[in-house]
Amino acid sequence: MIPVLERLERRARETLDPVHYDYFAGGAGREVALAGNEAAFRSLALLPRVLRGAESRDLSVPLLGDRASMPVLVAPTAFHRLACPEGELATARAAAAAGTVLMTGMASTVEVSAVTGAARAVRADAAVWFQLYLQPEPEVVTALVRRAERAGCTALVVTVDSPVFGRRRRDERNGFRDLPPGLAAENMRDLPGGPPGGTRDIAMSPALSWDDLRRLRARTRLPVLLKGVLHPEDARSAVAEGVDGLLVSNHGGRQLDAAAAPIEALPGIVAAVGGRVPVLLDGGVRSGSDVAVALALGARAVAVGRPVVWGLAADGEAGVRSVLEAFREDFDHVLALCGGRVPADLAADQVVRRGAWGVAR
Ligand SMILES: Cc1cc2nc3c(=O)[nH]c(=O)nc-3n(C[C@H](O)[C@H](O)[C@H](O)COP(=O)(O)O)c2cc1C
Ligand SMILES: CC(C)CC(=O)C(=O)O
Repeated sequence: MIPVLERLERRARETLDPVHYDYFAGGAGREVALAGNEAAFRSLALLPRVLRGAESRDLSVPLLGDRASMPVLVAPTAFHRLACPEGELATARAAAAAGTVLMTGMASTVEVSAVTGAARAVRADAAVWFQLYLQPEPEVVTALVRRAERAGCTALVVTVDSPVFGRRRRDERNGFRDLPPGLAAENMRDLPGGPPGGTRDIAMSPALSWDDLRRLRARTRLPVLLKGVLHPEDARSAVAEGVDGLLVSNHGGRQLDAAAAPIEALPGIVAAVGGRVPVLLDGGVRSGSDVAVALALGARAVAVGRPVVWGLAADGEAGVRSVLEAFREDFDHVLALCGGRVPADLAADQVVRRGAWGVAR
């Protein structure tokens, strides 16, 4: 882990209400998937290339019509005002200042138009994507999509790894169920069927199918990224359905505790997709070399969840900036050490399993 991230996490742990710390930090079940996400990166190593004449690095990557200044994005995480009074406004400013994509969540404690407004006040072309869970009622989905479109979001991130809510033992033990008074999931306010002026609960439904995704896509011109895919067949189906990108993820180990680490699932997905749409990854990315391994194995970019929350809790907007700049600097350094000039220079033949005999292909 990058030392700055360790320091910020420590500070966040000291600052946050322990119940909220556990909510952010925790995973499902025995937290095998949570631990496995980072462990899987540690089991992989890089074969640097040499004498490549790779001066003047450029870390930027194209993504669904946007361009990120580096291949490290902000993953959608809920309830930022539990971490810092400004909440998602601070995160949005920091992501915009870093020139990277913010995936803002349906479970944001600041309404999405205020989030995009904060980002665009820093950078006029700041890219903000809206993450949503498909809701069983079509009119609720439409209202959420319109809200994201009106706010100027440039893509939708549809999370599909949550047919039911994961069992978070820390939250069960702590009795953490609701946001404290004064905080709410503001994007869920004033939705069809909800209490006037109040918020609806976010529903998770195992009944959702590709039909629901088709209905969503028929309702919007925004590109759609499917978040939470681990199986190559699902990746194939998603591409056949016309989705614009995939985010390989196990929800930071918060849903299925037996889920494979995203970095283990990535090669299968990349092979299934065959370059037809960009593949992104999140889960356990904690250093520039983790970023490099994911990119070498075919990811266009990665996203980070908890590190951003720790930055936010430790030092608000400045803390999130520190996190993103630490990733930029560390990835830039690793790319240089690997003989790369641009992210796409990293190739799959540069990744080996630690402890395994063999030679590079
Ligand atoms: C506190 C917390 C809240 C999250 N909330 C959401 C959410 O509302 N929607 C979603 O799609 N993913 C959510 N995630 C999952 C993240 O988008 C992402 O997949 C995960 O955090 C990546 O793993 P990392 O934390 O190891 O970087 C959440 C993760 C955390 C830690
Ligand atoms: C509000 C929740 C649905 C947020 C979430 O996805 C999570 O805590 O992992």
